[in-house]
Amino acid sequence: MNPLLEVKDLIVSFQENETENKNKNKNEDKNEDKNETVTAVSCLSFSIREKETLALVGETGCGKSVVAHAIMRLLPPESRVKGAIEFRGKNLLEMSEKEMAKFRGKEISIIFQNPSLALNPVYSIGHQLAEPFRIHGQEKKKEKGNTTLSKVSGALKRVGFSNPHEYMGYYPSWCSGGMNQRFLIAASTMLDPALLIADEPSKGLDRDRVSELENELKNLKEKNENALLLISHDLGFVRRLADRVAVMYAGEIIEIAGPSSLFESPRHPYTRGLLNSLPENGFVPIPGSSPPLSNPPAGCRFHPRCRIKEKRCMQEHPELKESNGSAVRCFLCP
Ligand SMILES: Nc1ncnc2c1ncn2[C@@H]1O[C@H](COP(=O)(O)OP(=O)(O)OP(=O)(O)O)[C@@H](O)[C@H]1O
Ligand code: NI
Repeated sequence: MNPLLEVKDLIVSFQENETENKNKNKNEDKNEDKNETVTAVSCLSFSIREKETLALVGETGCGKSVVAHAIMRLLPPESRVKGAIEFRGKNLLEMSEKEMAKFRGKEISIIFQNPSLALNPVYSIGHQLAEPFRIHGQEKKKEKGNTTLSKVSGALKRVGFSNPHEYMGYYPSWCSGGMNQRFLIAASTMLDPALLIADEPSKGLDRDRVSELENELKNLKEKNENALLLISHDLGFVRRLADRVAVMYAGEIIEIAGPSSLFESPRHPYTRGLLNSLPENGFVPIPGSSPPLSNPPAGCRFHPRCRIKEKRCMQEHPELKESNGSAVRCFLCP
């Protein structure tokens, strides 16, 4: 079966300007280059099948949100993007802004990290939930109002609001973070996109809300049969929801595997380190920190923190090697 989304050799870099650099390096090396290129994502390739949930995990700053924003074509103008992002065989990176606007929300949709920033405080929930219909002009004139209303109310019911008409008149500031999160999920899934991207959907929610969210995402998947790109720090959440997990380190994928093999028998030393740093595994942190993306180390990017490294790891850059549906970027992994 052809993949729904195929990311091929994606490279995203940012040119950091002089003033930003000066501020950043104020207390550091003053002689550093004035213009730095930060390569947030390096030669990244992965695919998502129809209806599949692929999770993207890795430490903060490894490039997860940049990947999500590249797929949505929402990166800032100072970014440079290379490679291809094919959705049903069509390269999103080659589409005009007008064509892309037709895709957003309808074919591919995103739930942003921060619900209070993603919702507009001056419009009611009902108005904002009807937005996708207005943008995509899906309403036939005759049936306009009513159909939209019933679709909005259906979407609210789906995310657990039993009396949706009441909530349509609410404003975001009247609601809790958890409620706003559910409104956003309803808005993002209103047009039944084939691919839903959820960037840290559980961030900032308490434990009850996280399990509610987990159920909602599960339900959505079952009902709508959409594919999901799930970005999360919450590995428990990932383990329960994902069909496959891709682990990123310093802008690269270093391991891809099914959740049971990844969590039970991780292969890459970084994946093992990530799992050992979980509270239930004894909170053992990985020594050191991620390398600067403006100047990553030669050889394997993880070698400065790796306990099993050999000479070769410091000199050669390992490829992501695939076998039996999983893949690992390491010379020494089993
Ligand atoms: N507009 C930008 N200009 C310059 N650098 C950027 C820009 N956006 C992202 N970056 C850099 O790209 C790198 C990856 O950022 P990204 O937000 O994708 O990380 P992340 O994996 O999503 O982290 P987190 O888990 O904290 O959300 C970071 O080093 C960040 O500084
Ligand atoms: Ni992020």
